[in-house]
Amino acid sequence: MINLRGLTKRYGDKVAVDALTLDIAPGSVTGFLGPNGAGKSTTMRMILGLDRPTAGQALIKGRPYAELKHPMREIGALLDAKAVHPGHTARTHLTAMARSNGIPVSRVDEVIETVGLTEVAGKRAGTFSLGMGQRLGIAGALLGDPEIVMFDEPVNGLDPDGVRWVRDLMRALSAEGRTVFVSSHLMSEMQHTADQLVVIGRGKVIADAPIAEVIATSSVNAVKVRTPRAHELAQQLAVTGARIDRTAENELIVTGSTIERVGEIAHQIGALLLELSPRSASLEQAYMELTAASVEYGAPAPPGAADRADWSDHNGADQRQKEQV
Ligand SMILES: Nc1ncnc2c1ncn2[C@@H]1O[C@H](COP(=O)(O)OP(=O)(O)OP(=O)(O)O)[C@@H](O)[C@H]1O
Repeated sequence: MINLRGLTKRYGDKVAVDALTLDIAPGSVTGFLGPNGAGKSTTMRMILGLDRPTAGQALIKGRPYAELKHPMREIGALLDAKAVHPGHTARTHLTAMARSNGIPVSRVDEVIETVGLTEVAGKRAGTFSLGMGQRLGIAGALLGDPEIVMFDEPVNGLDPDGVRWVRDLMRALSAEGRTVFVSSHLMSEMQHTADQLVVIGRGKVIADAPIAEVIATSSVNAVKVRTPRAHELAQQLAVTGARIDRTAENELIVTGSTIERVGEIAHQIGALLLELSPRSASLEQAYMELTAASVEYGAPAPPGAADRADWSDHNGADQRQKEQV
């Protein structure tokens, strides 16, 4: 468990982290999202005692990092995969870490195997690819067999196999009851990996909820309806202020309404319903809406971007060409 209590960091006039109060629970993967400069890395650095909070506290199992007797056995972190001396081999690097933290050296080969670096354990880290470097960083985080792991952008620069491996590892660690706290820019990746999401913008919490709840807040959640009387139903729905896309002869996608309301209006006009189903927005859409006001360095959205829906329907059907009613 990680608890943040009014955690604040100021750099001069700039408030990088603004009174964050959060509980990051064990047994789940918590995704930490936010635009560039939102304060994610600064928050993680304060949790690890690398930055001193201006106000508030970051607690690991009830204590600040500096008060932990064996910090690496409580919390393991990957913040910067390049923070390894290039002359060290994977094995000598991890052995030095184990020795200076009172961790049995026998753990070194175990974690090397866990992260799939056994064949290159004797090679110098300076010769490692980005992906191998990330794996070595993760091995370091796991060395103390900690209950809490924290990764800052762990899939940065990884190929699809590497991305999948990190995802499976995080899922496995949380299934063992550990606390997994991970920052990422990749919404689609978080949609597959995280159970819980914390979204911050300009240092403040914008959302802190299960992933399904965050997606449900999106205004672009829609209703799909198939009926032979699609044209007539569309006209009736338009009167109620709903927005309708006619995606096929018999098919409508309705936003700005509810599934109950669409069903009720179909009933009123006596339309036979062949399908009435919810279509959720993607996490990416929900995220873009949530953070629109807190993007520091964004370019203006292209015209019509807000209307373009990245629909994920319940049959996994591909997005189809939409024909405006
Ligand atoms: N040492 C520092 N001195 C001054 N300002 C800083 C310092 N470190 C961070 N900041 C500022 O604090 C804010 C938060 O930065 P931080 O790196 O925590 O954001 P982030 O969410 O991790 O961003 P990114 O996704 O780009 O890594 C930014 O505006 C940044 O410029």
